[in-house]
Amino acid sequence: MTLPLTAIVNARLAGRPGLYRVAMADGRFTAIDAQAASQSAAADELDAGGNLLLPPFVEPHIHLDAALTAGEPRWNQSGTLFEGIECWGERKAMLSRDDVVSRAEQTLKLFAAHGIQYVRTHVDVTDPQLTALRAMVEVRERVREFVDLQIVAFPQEGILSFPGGKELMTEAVAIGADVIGGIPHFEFTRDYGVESVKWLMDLAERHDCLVDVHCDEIDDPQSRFLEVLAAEALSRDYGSRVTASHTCAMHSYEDAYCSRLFRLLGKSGLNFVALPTENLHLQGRFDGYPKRRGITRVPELLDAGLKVCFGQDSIRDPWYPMGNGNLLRTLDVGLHACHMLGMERIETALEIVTDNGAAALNLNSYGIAVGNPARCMVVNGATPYEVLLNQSPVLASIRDGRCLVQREAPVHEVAGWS
Ligand SMILES: O=c1cc[nH]c(=O)[nH]1
Repeated sequence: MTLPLTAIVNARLAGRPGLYRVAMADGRFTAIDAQAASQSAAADELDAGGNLLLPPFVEPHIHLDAALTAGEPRWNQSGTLFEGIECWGERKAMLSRDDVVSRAEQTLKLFAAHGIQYVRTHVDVTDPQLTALRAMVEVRERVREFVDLQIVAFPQEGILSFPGGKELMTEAVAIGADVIGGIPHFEFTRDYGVESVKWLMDLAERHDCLVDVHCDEIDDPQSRFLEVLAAEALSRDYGSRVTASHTCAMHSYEDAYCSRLFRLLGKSGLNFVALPTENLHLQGRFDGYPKRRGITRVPELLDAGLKVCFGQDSIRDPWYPMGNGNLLRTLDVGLHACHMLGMERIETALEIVTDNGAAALNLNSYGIAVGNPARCMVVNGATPYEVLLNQSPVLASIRDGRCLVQREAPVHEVAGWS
């Protein structure tokens, strides 16, 4: 562990002109002062070099129990969600505590190296032994110094459609899950799907838990569980604590239906997670040409005042064979796929992988402000546009005043080419 820093100098802050000195002590931010000019950094200070200082990246949706299992015991040949669930069902039978701990920690280390300090992982609880869930509760403690980890009790094969599904969800909460999940579009019938949403909301209320539902991860425009989740959240006044992940079917809804839906969404105040790389890969698989993108209506949701964040979903698992831990890659793909490369969108794009993720995770004390834990990162660029153009790994990641990661900006030189 490195010695504590007393300040970061020559930092740019989002939306503010000039350079700043951000002081810290005892793991918290203590002052944020505008600098008249560039300063040299003392031995216990970090020089941000005129780059942006941001709060840490937030990964709002990953399946750590399945990470790094792509191809085991077989590859997903069709590229569908459904074959992914079948392949995972075979791999799930081979899980052990050590296997889960080792792959989850390798993946979290990769995330930490990319400036991610907050992670929400879905963990499959449709396993009578709850092997992955028990292991992940251990991982949450083991990595605490580097990453805050939230665990979702995720019923991959359904709550009503899997034998003992309700009991397993309830046991997962008793063992230590923080968040209640669901998968209504995968339940056997529409009625089961609706009942599962009501049941999981009851469970969350009973245990004072957050909610994050895999909702309508399918191209079927008849998959309308989002309206059920939003209505339940609204009637219980629970919206800011509820997240709808995926909502791919919204890509395929009629505009007339969407216009009615958005009225409810606005009232409910739900949070949204879009998974651009995974949605592009898994959706549109039953289409000829043109093929749908399957990503929810991100700009429209943002314009309606709702919080939308992006997540990676998978790192090399049965659903998606790629992934490198860098949320800037996910953001880049999402901005392209959602027609969000207008300059106004670019200027606020980094909020999608920072502040909006923090809203979905219901984080307190997140952000660069006096009194908050001194958690932040230096990214490569003076503006959001430059950061997106550079696409480089973070230059530094600071947690509670200590540097977790520090690297040089990549240089682009060709020998002999002046
Ligand atoms: O995208 C994903 C990944 C894992 N499980 C799901 O249900 N969906």
